[in-house]
Amino acid sequence: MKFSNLSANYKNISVFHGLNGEIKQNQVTTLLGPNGSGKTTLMLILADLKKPQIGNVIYKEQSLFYLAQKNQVFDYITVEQLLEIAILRNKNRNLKFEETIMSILELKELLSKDLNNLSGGQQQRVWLAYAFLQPAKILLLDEPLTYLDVKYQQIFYRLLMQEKKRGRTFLISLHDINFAKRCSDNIWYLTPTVLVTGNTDTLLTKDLICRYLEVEDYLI
Ligand SMILES: Nc1ncnc2c1ncn2[C@@H]1O[C@H](COP(=O)(O)OP(=O)(O)OP(=O)(O)O)[C@@H](O)[C@H]1O
Repeated sequence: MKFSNLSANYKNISVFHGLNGEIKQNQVTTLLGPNGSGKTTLMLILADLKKPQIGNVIYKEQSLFYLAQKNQVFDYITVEQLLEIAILRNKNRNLKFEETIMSILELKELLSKDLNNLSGGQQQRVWLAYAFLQPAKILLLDEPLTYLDVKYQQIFYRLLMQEKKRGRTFLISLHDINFAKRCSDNIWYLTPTVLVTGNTDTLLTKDLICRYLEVEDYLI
């Protein structure tokens, strides 16, 4: 999946322009950038949920799912009911896979609970399961570590690697550079005028982290 010359505005205020890039198949790409730099906006455009001002995205025939940074359901819904929505989108159910996701994310004891009454981290585990259970080859996950404690961050890492091995492609946005270093094949730094792309070893250097994430010093 490739995109070229992407520009995004909100009410005539530019977020970024002239971005080019490619989501490489069967790899993990991590999008980094300061707060407000436009990571969510770029993901929304790639997921076809927002129109770019200029530019285009070329989709290959691959299904895509976008998991937002903040997810909310206003009505009563149990965890099981929510996950069923994802599961039933699959033409062929894979019971073993469903079982694996539920057990790795330790959701079984939460299935009958109202999603809205769960803690932030519990809700995030449910939403991650919701994403992994979708019949999508490409997953765009916007700040997937939000609310997760150290244990579940590690579990998320394991799931990410497992799903990559099963042939899935990931674009994730993160603020945790150490996690990015561990999980990513590629890094994207988002700036208002250019998307700096490359492999993780080349791009996650102290100098580039300082330049693109606007910090004075960083120990990596
Ligand atoms: N619906 C909207 N209407 C107007 N402005 C918006 C809207 N959504 C985002 N913006 C603005 O666009 C810019 C980019 O926002 P975006 O959420 O894409 O950034 P981000 O990199 O994902 O930020 P963060 O790291 O804080 O999640 C910000 O200045 C934000 O205020």
